[in-house]
Amino acid sequence: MTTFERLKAATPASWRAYTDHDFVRQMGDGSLSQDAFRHYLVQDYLFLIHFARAYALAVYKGRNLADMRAAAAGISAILDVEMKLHLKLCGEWGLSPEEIEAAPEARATMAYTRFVLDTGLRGDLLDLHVALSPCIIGYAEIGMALVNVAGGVDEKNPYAVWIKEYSGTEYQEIAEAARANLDRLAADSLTEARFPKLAVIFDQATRLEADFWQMGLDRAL
Ligand SMILES: Cc1ncc(CN)c(N)n1
Repeated sequence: MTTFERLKAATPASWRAYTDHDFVRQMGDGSLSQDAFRHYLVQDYLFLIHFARAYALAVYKGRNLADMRAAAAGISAILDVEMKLHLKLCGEWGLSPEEIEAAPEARATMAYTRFVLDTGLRGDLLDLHVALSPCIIGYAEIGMALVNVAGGVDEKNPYAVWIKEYSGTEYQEIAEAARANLDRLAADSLTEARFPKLAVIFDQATRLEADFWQMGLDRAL
């Protein structure tokens, strides 16, 4: 079993609450309120900026070139792949970069991003990558699940572009690299005594992901 599968298996209720959230289901069947999706898009832009900072922290915390290259690839995945799609999606949904950058940061965005940064500052590289993993790998699983449930992407679904991005090969490969990186770090520094502490970090990050969806549904700040 991979380290990521072990962490998921240790926190099943939180994982289900995140990946099976109403926001996700409603994107899948196209019934999600468009205002909720717009609110989410704005906050996700702010979120991704802080996540790029967290990967920069992972470069700083690297013990060797392999660690630093894996973290640098994470920065590039956010800035060059995900952000590109994000800005395109925002444009299609009528959101200008000026409007997004002027938006206030929601409490759920602050809570999640600062939790990950704090975990990385206090802990070591494995702690930080465990805190990052529900984000990077979770969206790949959600994207695939939405495609599989519907038996393909329905082009009439207003959220088809989002679903295709996260189920697409480029994002799936980013998630696969994150799974492999977790296993590489775990081989060096995961002991059985340490595993429960990592499961707590994973659970906290996963619950903050569910809160992020809820913030979108509620259009909360
Ligand atoms: C809140 C959140 N979580 C995860 C992802 C996917 N990297 C994202 N864009 N936004």
